[in-house]
Amino acid sequence: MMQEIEQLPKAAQQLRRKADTHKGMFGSVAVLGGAGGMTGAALLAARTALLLGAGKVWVGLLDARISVDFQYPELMLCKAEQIFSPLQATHLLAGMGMGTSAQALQILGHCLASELPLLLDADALNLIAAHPQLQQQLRQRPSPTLLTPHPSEAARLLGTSTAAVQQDRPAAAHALAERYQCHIALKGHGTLVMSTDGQLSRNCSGNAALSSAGQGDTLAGIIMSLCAQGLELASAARVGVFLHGQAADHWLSTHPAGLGLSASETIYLARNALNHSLAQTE
Ligand SMILES: NC(=O)C1=CN([C@@H]2O[C@H](COP(=O)(O)OP(=O)(O)OC[C@H]3O[C@@H](n4cnc5c(N)ncnc54)[C@H](OP(=O)(O)O)[C@@H]3O)[C@@H](O)[C@H]2O)[C@@H](O)CC1
Ligand SMILES: Nc1ncnc2c1ncn2[C@@H]1O[C@H](COP(=O)(O)OP(=O)(O)O)[C@@H](O)[C@H]1O
Repeated sequence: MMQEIEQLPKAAQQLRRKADTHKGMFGSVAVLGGAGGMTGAALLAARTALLLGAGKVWVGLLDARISVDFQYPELMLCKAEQIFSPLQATHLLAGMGMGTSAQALQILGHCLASELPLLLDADALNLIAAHPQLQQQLRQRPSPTLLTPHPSEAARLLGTSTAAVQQDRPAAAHALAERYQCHIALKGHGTLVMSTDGQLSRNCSGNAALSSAGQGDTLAGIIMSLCAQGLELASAARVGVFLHGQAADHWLSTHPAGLGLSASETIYLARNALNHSLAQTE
């Protein structure tokens, strides 16, 4: 049976903060990605993780020519390899703008070998689709893993066409979860979340304003930020997908035709939506 998610899932209440806290209680997220020409994708995910409340955020870049994000100097930038020596993060997300080079393959191998909760998106998914040994490593991970494919990435992972995925999205989400033994968020209008316990949900928030570059990077950052703050990974996926869509729905109140929402602006709208939702239920 499929659950329709029409409001912020109750699990989000766990994000409310007590008075006596410190940053170490809200997780340390490491983003792996950002090869030449696509460092923006990794920075978008990292900025989102920070602004949605994660305690600390590292960005391990494959193209390490930049060492600071001047708009968000709170982010700690380094070479991708340095994230693993020593590993200080508590949560990993990988693939945004990572490319499919030998270096990307090696970094993805480190991610899969780690025992941390892991979100894989974009090129990490393309690498997995192309390398059977990574598929084996993925299936054998003892810790939670979430794959967040858009329909074309899902098609690559299943060895089928985008049209076939779109024709029966629940079947595709189910097949992905079975094949890779992971939680799945199959993106696109009405994003489906299939968790390894067999629960399938369809998200009802969001609209065509999200059809712009980088919106998947912000979604990945939201989800891992929520997970780092204590939500179980599948819950973080359901809450995160809803918030991401809600951000775009709020955009329509000032931009009724839904044009021109940048991924950077989605971050602020999602942050507002989360804060207001948690405050309203106090
Ligand atoms: N600022 C940066 O640095 C950014 C960097 N980025 C990085 O770029 C890299 C390549 O990623 P990518 O997703 O652009 O390419 P790719 O996997 O070939 O897929 C594109 C094709 O998929 C399809 N498709 C997508 N959604 C669909 C849907 N809902 N429903 C149906 N089909 C859908 C659609 O196919 P079409 O319909 O055109 O046949 C579309 O043309 C990756 O590393 C990423 O992180 C980006 O994050 C952007 C910001
Ligand atoms: N028409 C739409 N309705 C609802 N959500 C959408 C729509 N178009 C795009 N999205 C959402 O925007 C995000 C796009 O992610 P993705 O395709 O990975 O983009 P990118 O790789 O550029 O970051 C996904 O979360 C997707 O569900």
